[in-house]
Amino acid sequence: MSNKRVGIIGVGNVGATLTYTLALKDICSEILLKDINENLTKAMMLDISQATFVTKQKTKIVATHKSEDFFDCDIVVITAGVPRKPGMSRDNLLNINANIMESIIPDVILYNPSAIIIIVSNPLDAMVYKALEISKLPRNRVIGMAGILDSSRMSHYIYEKLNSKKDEIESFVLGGHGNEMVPLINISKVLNTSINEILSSEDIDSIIEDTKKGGASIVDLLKTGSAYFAPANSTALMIEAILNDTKEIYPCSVLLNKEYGFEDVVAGVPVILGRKGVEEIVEFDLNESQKAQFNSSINAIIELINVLKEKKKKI
Ligand SMILES: NC(=O)c1ccc[n+]([C@@H]2O[C@H](COP(=O)([O-])OP(=O)(O)OC[C@H]3O[C@@H](n4cnc5c(N)ncnc54)[C@H](O)[C@@H]3O)[C@@H](O)[C@H]2O)c1
Ligand SMILES: O=C(O)C[C@H](O)C(=O)O
Repeated sequence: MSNKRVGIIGVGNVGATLTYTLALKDICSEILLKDINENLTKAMMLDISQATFVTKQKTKIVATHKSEDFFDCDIVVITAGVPRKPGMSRDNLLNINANIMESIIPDVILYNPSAIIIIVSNPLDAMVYKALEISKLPRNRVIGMAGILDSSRMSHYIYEKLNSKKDEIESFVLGGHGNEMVPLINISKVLNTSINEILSSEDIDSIIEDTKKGGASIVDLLKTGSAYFAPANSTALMIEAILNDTKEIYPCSVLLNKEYGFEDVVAGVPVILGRKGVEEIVEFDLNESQKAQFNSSINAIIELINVLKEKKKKI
């Protein structure tokens, strides 16, 4: 493990779980934590550091409070923000979490000039757009986490139908991290066979519905907030790909510049992740139905981006 530093802003459910997941993987030398709740930051640092003495991981975990102490990270993950509660959509968090982005990002950029920024806060695609606008970083360095999570949810629902081995299932979900996300049925596979060929259309429809509602169904059960284990593990996978320059293809949210026929909008697409962040956007050949679904997903994201633009004009 060489000298690699990951910073996490927001040490609530996702941030703390991500810290623990990363510490167990031992893939960075240091994890810096920051949250407006200083007691929580210190408690998480102590608990997770002590947990990793049990199994002898080396990653150092540091609680910081001042912006200048949160510096020189290779990757900064932003999970700071408000989660939704039952009855809310992710879009209801637009204004509150956009304001939090505005309060955090300038200092992140000032003290972490080379960092790649991973956004987790919701509504995800709009928050990536907001972070790009505030940071003025190139699009390869501001990336949203959602597609890996949504794909893992789809795999879970395929697994429930087929009861095949977990590691035999591969799924791929594109588009925005909202109700209009686009599960790609033809390239979601079990042992290299498309699920189209194995499952009935009723089963496929219910997998699509369950995947789209994957986040909401956990919110409804928890009542106090949203999912965090799968989101944290999905973020850890992105961090691993960047730090270890693996060039894996993962669905991530990124600013489009004519890819898939869209520009000036952020959406989940397959990207090659490596040391420079998003090293390439991969263009899958979508069929007509997938293109139509992708278009409506993009329209839903544009609506949110337009709200952000209007708000900016009024300032
Ligand atoms: N992209 C995804 O797939 C995905 C998945 C899960 C959660 N989320 C989103 O991530 C966010 C966090 O979720 P959570 O479950 O960890 O919530 P949480 O409430 O458990 O944690 C959020 C933390 O952010 C902190 N915070 C708020 N404002 C801050 C600021 N200005 N500076 C520093 N810290 C600040 C809070 O003190 C809190 O500890 C939510 O917006 C949620 O919707 C997204
Ligand atoms: O559902 C949420 O609000 C949180 C997150 O986006 C998720 O999909 O788990």
